[in-house]
Amino acid sequence: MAHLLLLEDDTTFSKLLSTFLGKHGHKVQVCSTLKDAKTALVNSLDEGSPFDVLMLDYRLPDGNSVDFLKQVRSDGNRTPAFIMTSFHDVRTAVNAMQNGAFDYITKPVHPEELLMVLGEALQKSDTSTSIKMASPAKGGKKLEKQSSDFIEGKSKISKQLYEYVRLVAPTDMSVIILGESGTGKEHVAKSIHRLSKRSNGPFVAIDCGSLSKDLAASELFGHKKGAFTGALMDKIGQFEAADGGTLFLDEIGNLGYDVQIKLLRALQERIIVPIGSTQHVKVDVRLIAATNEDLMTSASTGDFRDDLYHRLNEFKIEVPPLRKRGEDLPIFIQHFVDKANEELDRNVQSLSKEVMEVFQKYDWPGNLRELNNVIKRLVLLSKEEIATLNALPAEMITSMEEPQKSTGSDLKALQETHEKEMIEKVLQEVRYNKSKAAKLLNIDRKTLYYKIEKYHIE
Ligand SMILES: Nc1ncnc2c1ncn2[C@@H]1O[C@H](COP(=O)(O)OP(=O)(O)OP(=O)(O)O)[C@@H](O)[C@H]1O
Repeated sequence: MAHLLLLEDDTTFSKLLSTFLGKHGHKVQVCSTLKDAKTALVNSLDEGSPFDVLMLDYRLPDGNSVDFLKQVRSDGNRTPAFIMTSFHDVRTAVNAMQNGAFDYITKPVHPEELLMVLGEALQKSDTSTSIKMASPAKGGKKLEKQSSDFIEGKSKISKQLYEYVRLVAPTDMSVIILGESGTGKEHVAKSIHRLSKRSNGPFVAIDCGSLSKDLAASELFGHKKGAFTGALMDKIGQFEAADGGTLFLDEIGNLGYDVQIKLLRALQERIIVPIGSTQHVKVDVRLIAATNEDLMTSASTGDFRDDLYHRLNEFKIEVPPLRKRGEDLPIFIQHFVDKANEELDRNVQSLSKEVMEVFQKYDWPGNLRELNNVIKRLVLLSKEEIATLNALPAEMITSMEEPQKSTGSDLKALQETHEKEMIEKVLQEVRYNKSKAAKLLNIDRKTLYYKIEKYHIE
């Protein structure tokens, strides 16, 4: 049984979800505002019964859950969290991944999909750090031979990407990996490690987006017992854990200024000093950093140290967004379908022509992660061998349609403009409680979600 926090302001929906999850043996606490959720988090810790997973609706009456999650993470809480969002907000949900969300699912939430994502979240005991001993590299072999979970793609841009990976891997250079969320930056970092001389050593990945400002230094460099309140015993930092291997710092732009100074010193002198200690510890670590923001701009505005940026930027690799990987798309689709078939015990052999058309037209703001998620859902909902449009989120299909433009004499467009204004007005009145809005507008919730998406209502 897991202890779950469900943050959802739509009471009908939250009741439905908590009953469903309760039937699956979970204990669910429902909160409808960020304020209540903050209190629930504190109480759960005080009572010694912390939550195992946070399930967060994106829009709440008193704010959005991405800002909430940012705060939770900076308070040092690393409970796995996922965001539930309308398809309309997918881009925002994708950004939530940089603030410590483990995943997102699009509404309307399908029960089986929810259980699947929940199961994955429960397996994540710690979302911020993972230490993996990589298998030894074999010179010249294709990367996917060493890790069947990953493929390289055949487009020109992908070939160039992996050419750079092979080029820099055997050196000991620091690498900065740039790319939008979900493009596969961590995978590229692992590939560099696997093909390096350090491949028998550890690969330690840290998500700097989910480290609290206060604890980031201790997480990286370790601490001595009593160094600060809560430091009950000596702790080894991730730099030491990665000794002899590779340290991957994801979302490095999130590190505070004082930690950046310590990091620079560690890179230059290959020495770290745990918090509260006077002892210098020698470390032999290769650093790979990833970011999806323009660190050079952050460096020029002073948010990111210029000297650290240049120290890290010995080699730069840009991972292309999925929409620019052209002929790779069908290859990735096939790969994710095979993976989902295996994981979910399904037998989807192909996607219908219409589904392929939608996939080709869509711009995939969440990149490979989004493609993987959409395909998992598609496979989960397809009982037949050919997956059809029915198994795609309706909003994904409607998002392809251009919004109607009002021309003044076009009656339909005028009606739609009026309808959009009315929906916006009612949503504001009920502080974005969609159940209440749907009731007042005399439509069902599904239709409301559809119209919010159609009219691009923020
Ligand atoms: N080459 C690949 N082949 C197959 N799957 C991939 C590949 N690259 C990435 N993925 C999948 O895409 C998802 C996102 O990958 P990854 O976490 O590496 O992206 P990221 O750019 O580091 O994301 P973020 O910016 O959110 O940290 C993962 O589910 C991963 O398994």
